[in-house]
Amino acid sequence: MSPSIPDRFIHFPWRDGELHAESVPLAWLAEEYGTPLYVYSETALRERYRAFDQAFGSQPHTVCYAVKANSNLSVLQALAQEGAGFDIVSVGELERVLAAGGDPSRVVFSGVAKRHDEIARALEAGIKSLNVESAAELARIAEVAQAHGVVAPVSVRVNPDVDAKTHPYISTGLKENKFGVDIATATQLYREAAAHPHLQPVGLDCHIGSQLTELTPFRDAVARVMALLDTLRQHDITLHHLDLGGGLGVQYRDEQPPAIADYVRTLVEAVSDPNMEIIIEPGRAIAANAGVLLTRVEYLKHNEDHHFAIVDAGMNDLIRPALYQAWQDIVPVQPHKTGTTAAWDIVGPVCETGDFLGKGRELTLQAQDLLAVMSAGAYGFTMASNYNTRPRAAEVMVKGEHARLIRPREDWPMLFGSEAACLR
Ligand SMILES: Cc1ncc(COP(=O)(O)O)c(C=O)c1O
Ligand SMILES: N[C@@H](CCCC[NH3+])C(=O)O
Repeated sequence: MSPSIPDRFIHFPWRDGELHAESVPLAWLAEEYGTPLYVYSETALRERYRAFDQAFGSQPHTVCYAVKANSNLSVLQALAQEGAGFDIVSVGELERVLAAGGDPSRVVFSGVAKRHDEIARALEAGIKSLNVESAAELARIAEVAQAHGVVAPVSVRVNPDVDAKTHPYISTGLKENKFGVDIATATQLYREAAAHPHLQPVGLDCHIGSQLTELTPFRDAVARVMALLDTLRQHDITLHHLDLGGGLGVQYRDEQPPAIADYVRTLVEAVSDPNMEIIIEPGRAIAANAGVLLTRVEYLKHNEDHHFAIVDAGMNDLIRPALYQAWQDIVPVQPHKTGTTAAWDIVGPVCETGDFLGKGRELTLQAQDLLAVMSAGAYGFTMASNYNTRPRAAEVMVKGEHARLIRPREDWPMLFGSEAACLR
């Protein structure tokens, strides 16, 4: 009998005793493309996007997918076909969106360190809004816009100083975080922007953190930005949109994040203005449970009372467990009854003690078993590196019974070819 699979993995079903991506056996994909391998479900990505989009009903809105969660061109293309907007944090992400057929007029640009060239390219492409994170940045945007003879659409990112109750590394809306400006500074920046011939204030922006599992911090943040909108109106500054950022959490283990529809309803009610365009920037909630990382057990090893399953994916492929002590489910793709049942530490090949994917997992394992690290569609491949001169994994997209390679595994020329050409 196949193990039961929770609802969130509905597009990674058990069939004939083995785990699939939609209708394609994961074991077949591993044979075909090798491991480690990222596998995404196109149906899952599209469904999650639609759930956000449809939840808004008649409220004007733009769902700007946060590209940093998973920036594969084919992922972006699928979402662009759905009509998504995009939240970017670099010119590289902008170029990806454009290459994937994304609409620049639905792109918002976040990030604390936008360079001159990045601002210039965003203005040239005609994006919807540059989300400004400091007074110095606003001045730079004005300068670049003036030099190019254009008017830059800007929103100020407000740091509402609310506790998002998430891991400290991914909380962004507290006053000790580097993001955004406080509410008093924001008022001043809007007044400067409104008076500048090359700046046009179009929206108000905030983002309080990632992997949020409660609605209260969102409500608190909206209340604070709504108060600021009122103040701005008194200064005759009327804004067209309210960008409430991303951050809706997903279930990795036993978290109980709000449903997408409840989250959106909460925002719409808190804004309470049927004419205001609401922008959201979800990344994880669209992509995380639309992907898995496949890895093969190279060796089993027993030290004292520790059992190690040494696999071919490491922290360079998936850094979340090492960086945030994040827990992601690890499932044998073709479970069997023979093998050693133990509490396994699933560790990678990288020369760091922090190189683990999971610890103390009760599993029955043999060498060469194939494992799926679940919920790996967001902040998996995009945070991968070449540490230990390891090539980054290939990525595959599955839709129904079809699978296609959407990024080949890095080969040695890709890894150091251009660098070798610099040798004397
Ligand atoms: C400005 C901004 N928008 C959107 C996101 C996406 O967050 P999440 O993937 O949690 O939805 C982030 C990441 O935290 C962010 O910094
Ligand atoms: N990379 C983080 C989320 C960062 C959100 C970006 N602001 C994670 O994997 O949980």
